Amino acid sequence: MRKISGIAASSGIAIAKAYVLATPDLSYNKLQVDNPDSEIQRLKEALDISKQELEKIKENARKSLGDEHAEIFSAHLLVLSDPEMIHPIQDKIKTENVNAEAALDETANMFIDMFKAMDNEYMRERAADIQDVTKRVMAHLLGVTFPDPALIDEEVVIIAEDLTPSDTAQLNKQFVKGFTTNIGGRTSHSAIMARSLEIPAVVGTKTIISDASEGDLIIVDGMDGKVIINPSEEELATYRKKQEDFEEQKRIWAELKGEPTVSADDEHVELVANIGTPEDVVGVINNGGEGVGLYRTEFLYMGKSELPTEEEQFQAYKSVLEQMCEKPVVVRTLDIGGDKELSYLKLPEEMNPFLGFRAIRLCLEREDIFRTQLRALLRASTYGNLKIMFPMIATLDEFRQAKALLLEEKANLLNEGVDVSEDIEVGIMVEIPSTAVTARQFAKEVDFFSIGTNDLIQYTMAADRMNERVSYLYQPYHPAILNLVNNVIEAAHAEGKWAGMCGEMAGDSIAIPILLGLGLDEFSMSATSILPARTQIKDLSKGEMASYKEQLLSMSTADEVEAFIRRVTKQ
Ligand SMILES: C=C(OP(=O)(O)O)C(=O)O
Ligand SMILES: [Mg+2]
Repeated sequence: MRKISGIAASSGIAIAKAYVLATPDLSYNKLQVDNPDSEIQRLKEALDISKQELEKIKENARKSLGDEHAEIFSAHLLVLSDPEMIHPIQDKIKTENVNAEAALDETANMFIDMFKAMDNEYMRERAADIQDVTKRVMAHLLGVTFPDPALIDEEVVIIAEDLTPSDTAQLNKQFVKGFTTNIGGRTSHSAIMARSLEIPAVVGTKTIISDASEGDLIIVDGMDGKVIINPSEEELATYRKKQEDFEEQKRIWAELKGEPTVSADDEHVELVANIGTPEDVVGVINNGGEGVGLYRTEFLYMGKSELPTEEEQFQAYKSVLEQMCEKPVVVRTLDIGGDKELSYLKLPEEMNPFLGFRAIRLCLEREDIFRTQLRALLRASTYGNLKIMFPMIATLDEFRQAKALLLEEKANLLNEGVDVSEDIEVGIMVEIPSTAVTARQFAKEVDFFSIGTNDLIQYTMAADRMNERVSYLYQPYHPAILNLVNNVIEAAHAEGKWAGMCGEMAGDSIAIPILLGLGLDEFSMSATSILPARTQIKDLSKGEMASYKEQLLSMSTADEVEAFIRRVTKQ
């Protein structure tokens, strides 16, 4: 038995066998062979099995993510059946008497280099397809396992260095009981996805990849951030009990499902949810969410081979609005960049991607992408209570430009005879310190603020939200953060606007009493945090918390703030 610690990323207890998700070692030796025919046969077998796997993955992706997402696998299948690709490999084996691995690798590389050099986006994408599929064929030639999260069909806990958002999007909740990674923090996207999938997760363990092996029995404790490898009988029994207790706790929370969120002194706040896809709305409703405070639209753009069309986006937005039946839905426009890449956009590599060309910066330059999204949103606006917000706003000028494009597209649609709602609120994410500091100036022009603490903390403390080595600096309760948050809320209220928070801090049990006292109007969090937060707020007095405001804002350290809150709220 071995116990390691990491960062608790998504609540619950998972107990299942380890499934290691890592790219295997695909190195090989180039060999001269006496019997090229048997090499050609080996190649054929590796190609056949790869095709069968891809067919299965494609079918799974179609069922869980829709036709568009499945298309990427059709492109991969085409590569494996393309004689222009396969014949040169066979010829190489015959004429040069080399093994299948060398013939595959050298031929594939020749095509990849050729396509990459072309000044044509379509051909560059084909290079990426070839790269992807040859890895799979190579793994079969070498007899090593090539992990496929989409093919998992038994209960497992996934072990990985990190999970990309598209890896996470492929996970089937029925079989993936939990996951644990070497890197990442509570606000890395894999952690956020885990919470929206309601899968227990522990991230940032630093060593799980080397500590655990395929098939080990793993316990993931997503509450305390612990991972146990091959537990003793006693430990297993303890965790089975903890698992049952958690289920019981969930039943108690569920009693407040249909209730509004009201504090002990009768003050109402809104508890809404963060979502990534229209499918997540079910979780929002099941967890008693009073709306959607952040719809991260990036997922519409990821795991595909091209940009989503206006119609495709319109259908997604409409579906969310309709399912939420007139409850507020805040949709954030595309926030790509940083750790969220789009393979088909081919953006140049940057030294500091989190400080680089991303989100609204990219949208204001690539107006074609932005206008398509704005049109889709405006068209969907008549199906519910839509609010639009722009991410990563650093200057008022960016907000004005983005809003001007929105108004232009609205006018275009009205000219085309398309109905558009007349009362769409337009707000911004406050996740850059400059914006938090100058919130007063913004408040005159925006309809609302939503504080994105995941980024606001990393930019204020200069501590990468994904880097566990500097996670000690990632301090939500730091007085610097509290003062910025307070500044934003006061600025909003001074202009009669509302202020929400959609960073992970909004669902944190130490932060909730502070934010309640600062007067935050809307708390947007993972759907699974809503009922525990409603239960907590029911016992808190907003007036009492507000009376601590000045004291909290003038404290010197995050620890001091935390100790104070623990004491006054008996946590
Ligand atoms: C909600 C936020 O956005 P994201 O986590 O998608 O960067 C944030 O930065 O707090
Ligand atoms: Mg952000």
